[in-house]
Amino acid sequence: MSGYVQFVDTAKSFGPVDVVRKTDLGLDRNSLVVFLGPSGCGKTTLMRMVGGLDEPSSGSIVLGGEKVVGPDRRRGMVFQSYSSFPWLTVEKNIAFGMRYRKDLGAAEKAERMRHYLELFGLADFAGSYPNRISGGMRQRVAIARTLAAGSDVLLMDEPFGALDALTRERLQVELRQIQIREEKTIIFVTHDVEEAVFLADRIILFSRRPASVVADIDVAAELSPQRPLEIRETQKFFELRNKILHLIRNETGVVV
Ligand SMILES: Nc1ncnc2c1ncn2[C@@H]1O[C@H](COP(=O)(O)OP(=O)(O)OP(=O)(O)O)[C@@H](O)[C@H]1O
Repeated sequence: MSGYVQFVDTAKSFGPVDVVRKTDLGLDRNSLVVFLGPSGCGKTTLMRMVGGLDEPSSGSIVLGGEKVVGPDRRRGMVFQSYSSFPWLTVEKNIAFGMRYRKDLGAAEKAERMRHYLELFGLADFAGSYPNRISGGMRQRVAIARTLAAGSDVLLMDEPFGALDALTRERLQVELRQIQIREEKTIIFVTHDVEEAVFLADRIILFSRRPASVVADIDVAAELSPQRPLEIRETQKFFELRNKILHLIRNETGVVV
């Protein structure tokens, strides 16, 4: 097995409850991989193990050839909510991400700040507090902070789950563009099939708990890396979506 992120015989249980069955999986660098699966199947647990926040009960996680033993800034996590710090302005939130970057001087930090404020359309809101900006903007702040920290792996746990449909769509387009532009490795958890197909280079479909891989779908073989919104109306998109819905019904026993 090869890959930038590797699950090596990784399994997890909490006491008597098996949450993740022995998993072997290699994920490529600079790709966006979606973990799709029924609610409560163990997706968050898989992500937390990559983030170093939970330890596998057996096996290991390897990142860039090194075993993961705890959290560090190379892996940044973005959650559904509470992802930006409410007591800090937008600018300070992003600066917070860089506080341990001893390798960057003040001028470089200022340049990175400018870059990410621009990239995420936040320049006019640099001095605003999170409760004064929209939910979509708050999630942009959280992603910007993680990127400014220098994370090259982004672990995103239903980051758009609490957003309205239009904002969610816009952030999906932006995330895809940012992934290509900034060359990041992203693991994105969702149970929304359309979101999965739109974003993914590859979809790993998990069973009900204890999570095990039931399908590995190469979306990049079907859809180009650039994903304009209109791609959702193409026949290829529909076919992929239907194929996955079918797999979910047949392989996971979940009615969607
Ligand atoms: N720290 C813990 N202690 C005990 N059980 C836990 C712990 N963390 C998770 N679990 C259990 O593990 C199972 C999987 O949880 P997890 O959050 O990984 O699932 P998920 O697929 O991300 O769910 P959802 O899609 O609903 O967010 C659940 O049954 C949960 O109750």
